This record gives sequence, C-alpha cells and structure tokens, in this order.
Amino acid sequence: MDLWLNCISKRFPRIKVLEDVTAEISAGTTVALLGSNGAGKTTLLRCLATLSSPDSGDIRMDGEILKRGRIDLRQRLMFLPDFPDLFSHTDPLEVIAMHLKLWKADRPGIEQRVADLMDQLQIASLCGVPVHTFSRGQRYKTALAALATVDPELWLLDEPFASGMDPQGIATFRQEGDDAVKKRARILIYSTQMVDLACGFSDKIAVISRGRLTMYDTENDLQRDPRRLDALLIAPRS
Ligand SMILES: Nc1ncnc2c1ncn2[C@@H]1O[C@H](COP(=O)(O)OP(=O)(O)OP(=O)(O)O)[C@@H](O)[C@H]1O
Repeated sequence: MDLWLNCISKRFPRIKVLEDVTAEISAGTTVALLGSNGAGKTTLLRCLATLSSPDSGDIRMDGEILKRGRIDLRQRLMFLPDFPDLFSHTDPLEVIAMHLKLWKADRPGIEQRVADLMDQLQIASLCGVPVHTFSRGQRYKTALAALATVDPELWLLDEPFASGMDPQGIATFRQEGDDAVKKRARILIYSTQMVDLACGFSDKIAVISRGRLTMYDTENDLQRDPRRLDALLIAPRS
C-alpha cells in the first residue's frame, strides 16, 4: 500500500491543529510521529483512521480517497488509541475473535498465531477474565494482540511506548511491528514523545510543529535541522 496525505488541514473552534500536512509513505515503512503536547499527533492519527475528517485535503490509499464510508479501505487499517476502547464484558479471546470477524481477517493457522501472541504478551492467563477488570497495560496488550492478529496493511498506534505495557509487552510490540513492516511490507505509524525511542525505531521521523509536518529520513537529518528543538517544543497557534 502507498499512502498519500494531500494538504490536510484541520481546525477546532479555538485552534488550527493541522495546516497543509502533506506526505507520501510507501509500503514497508515505519514512521515515528513526534511533536510537543497538543501539537496534533492524535488528531492526525484519528484523521488517518477516519475517526475524524480533515476540513480540507484528503488522504489516499493507493490513490483512493480514504473516508468513513469506505469500509473496504478502513478494513486495511487499524488504530490503537492510547486507551483502547474494548467491550467491557469480553475476554481477550473474544476481543481478538471480534476483530478478526470485523476485519474479515480469519485465516488458516490463526489459532496458533493467537496462542503465540498471547504467550509473548503474557496475557494467556487472562482468558475468561472480562477486560473491564484489566489494568491499563493488560488492556493495551489485549488490543495489541488483536492488531497483530488482524495484521492490517496500515498499523496506527497512539503512544505505544507510554501505553502502560511492561518491557515484555514493549519488546513484543517492537518485534511484531518490525516483522509487519520488514517481512510483510506494512506501514506502521506511531506517535511518541520519546525522541530517542523514535530515532531507534523508525525509517522516517515525522515532526508536527505549528500545524506543519516535516519528514526526516534519518536521525542525522533531524539532528542537523536547527528548527528541531523549536519543532519539538512548540504547540500549535490558536
Ligand atoms: N475534539 C476536540 N475539540 C477541541 N479541541 C481539540 C479536540 N481534539 C483535540 N483538540 C485540540 O487540538 C490540539 C491537538 O490535540 P492532539 O490530541 O492532536 O495533540 P497531541 O499532539 O496528540 O498531544 P499529546 O502529546 O498531549 O497527546 C490540542 O490543542 C487539543 O486541545
């Protein structure tokens, strides 16, 4: 899949959050999305997930405009918010099964894949336990297991490194994300505040500042840009 963001702008009543955001992202790319608090990272991820609509501009998947009504295109992506909203009385296996059904992603051998993921994430013991009793990290791991099982072409995650997951969960996220991008040519876009982590886990670093998005190919490009500190520290203008 190739993804195009064409001049996306989005404003809320008091603030212009995104301004002519333009980018092209190819299959097999991990993008770390950086920006200060309130810069617009979640807003951009929500636009990509079709949970929010840009005021102007469009997002295209392989040339086709991505919007809420295009269920076929939406089935090619999944968004993990920083606090995943899961049906409270379901258990992890039911959560995963529901996602597989909604995304039409059931396939031979999926049971073993689910079992392996639950082992790696150390949530197998939570089978039969309703998610409303889970800790934040357990809830996030359950949603991550659903994402990795469905394995959409576009993975979108809001603050996975601040999700409450323990080191084993973070390591699983990195391994699964890496495999998805490198072995199956997925696109992975995640937001983070942690510049060092972003530099160590990305092919491109995208920085949102004052509504504008700048893409850096490498950590060196980011470090060389004299605007970087400004970009990472300053929130959008009202
Ligand atoms: N539904 C909304 N209504 C009004 N303002 C909103 C809404 N959603 C977001 N905003 C504003 O848009 C700006 C960008 O918010 P967003 O959540 O995208 O930032 P962020 O970069 O993800 O921040 P953080 O790092 O703190 O999570 C903020 O000023 C926020 O208050």
